[in-house]
Amino acid sequence: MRKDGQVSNWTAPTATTPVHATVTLPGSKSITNRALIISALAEGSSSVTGTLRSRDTDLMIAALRDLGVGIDIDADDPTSLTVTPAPLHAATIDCGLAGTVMRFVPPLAALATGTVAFDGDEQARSRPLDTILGALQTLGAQVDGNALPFTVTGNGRLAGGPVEIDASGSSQFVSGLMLSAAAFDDGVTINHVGKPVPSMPHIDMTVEMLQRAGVRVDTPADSGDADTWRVHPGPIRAVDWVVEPDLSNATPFLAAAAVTGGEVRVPHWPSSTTQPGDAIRDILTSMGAEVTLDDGTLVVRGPQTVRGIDVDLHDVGELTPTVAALAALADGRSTLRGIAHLRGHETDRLAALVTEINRLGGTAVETDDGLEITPAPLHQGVWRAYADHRMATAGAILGLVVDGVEVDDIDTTSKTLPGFALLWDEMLAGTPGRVGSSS
Ligand SMILES: O=C(O)C1=C[C@@H](OP(=O)(O)O)[C@@H](O)[C@H](O)C1
Ligand SMILES: C=C(OP(=O)(O)O)C(=O)O
Repeated sequence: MRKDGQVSNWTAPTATTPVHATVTLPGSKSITNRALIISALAEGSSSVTGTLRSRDTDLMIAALRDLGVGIDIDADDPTSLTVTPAPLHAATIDCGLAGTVMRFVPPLAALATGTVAFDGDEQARSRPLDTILGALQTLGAQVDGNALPFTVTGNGRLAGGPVEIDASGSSQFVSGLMLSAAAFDDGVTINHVGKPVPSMPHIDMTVEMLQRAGVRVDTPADSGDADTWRVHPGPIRAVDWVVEPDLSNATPFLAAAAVTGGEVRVPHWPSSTTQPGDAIRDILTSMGAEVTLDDGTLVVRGPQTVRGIDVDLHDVGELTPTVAALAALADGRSTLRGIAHLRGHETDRLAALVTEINRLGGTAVETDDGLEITPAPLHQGVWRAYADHRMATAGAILGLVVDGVEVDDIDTTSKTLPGFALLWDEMLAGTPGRVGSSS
């Protein structure tokens, strides 16, 4: 964004030689925003280190502060936070375009005394929320509205209990209810009814983090019922959270190695994780890259030409823009399945990817639940980001090998990765890139 508020196109740099770089990524959005919510309800102060500082996480920090939670930011290290719980009160919350803010904060707000008003970006007003807002009403909250803007009015406590929802539109409905449920009088028992819930690793992340904070959670594996999660009421322990690097944000950089036949290394790759970004290892291997994890560093070496892929991305939908960009540069047809719910992401990602790939001369077709992409020679043109950080980075990947790709709003990457353009330039220059911190 320019100083006068106008957005100017960013000419994606082309790679004149294979990319060789080490790229260190800042913390995970999903882990950061979960750690913040859980810490806000804990028995004492928690620390969060390696925090992602970006639009989505700064909106979460602002929301919690406005509700009364104390959040101190280390003056020497803005990624180190101390979160101190306090009684929650009336507030006005800006959700921006962040799914984690619009779905994780309302259940917490139901525990406040007073009215909490939520709004967000124009584009956020069409993201699905009725499932979680309806569930909160069932659990005893007073909610006015079923999409942004809406209000939640509470008296300092919430009954909780059993609730039936259709979470096929977003795993965040399940995660959002679970994150605050230990503080509800009766906890929560969520029974999902409908098509399969997407992004299950993100629900596993919620469960694992709650359990680390001493919360008793029964998962479908515990109960033998595939679609039921139970969070028992009880105290939430303060935890010293250390946030892993954001593996989904690593994927465009790893894709750069794949499409240029180069080598990209990402240090601090966790040996075990609930982050869906870890799935990029198998995806890139299937597309012909050589992928190794050596001593905590992920190394991707690109093939001569990327292979087309037939893949179900239901569990890892947020990787779709990266995989679609790779597919548009592959040597054969690709089918991406299981991602109908992406129509409710930052933008309708299926429509956006089809429109933008085809505008550059590609052949992408939307199916009921995904995309079919048949390689075709691509040419210069404007790639529109639709305020979607991952659309912007997909354009950057294509621009590595297609001359004259201009991304209309590269700064939208600040949703989860401020400084993306600089880090991308550093990657191309082969200098060890570092934005934020995740060491
Ligand atoms: O809980 C989370 O942190 C997220 C869950 C997923 O949402 P959906 O289940 O709506 O895809 C994912 O796409 C999003 O980027 C982050
Ligand atoms: C879907 C995404 O974000 P959100 O948390 O806003 O849903 C994403 O980051 O790909």
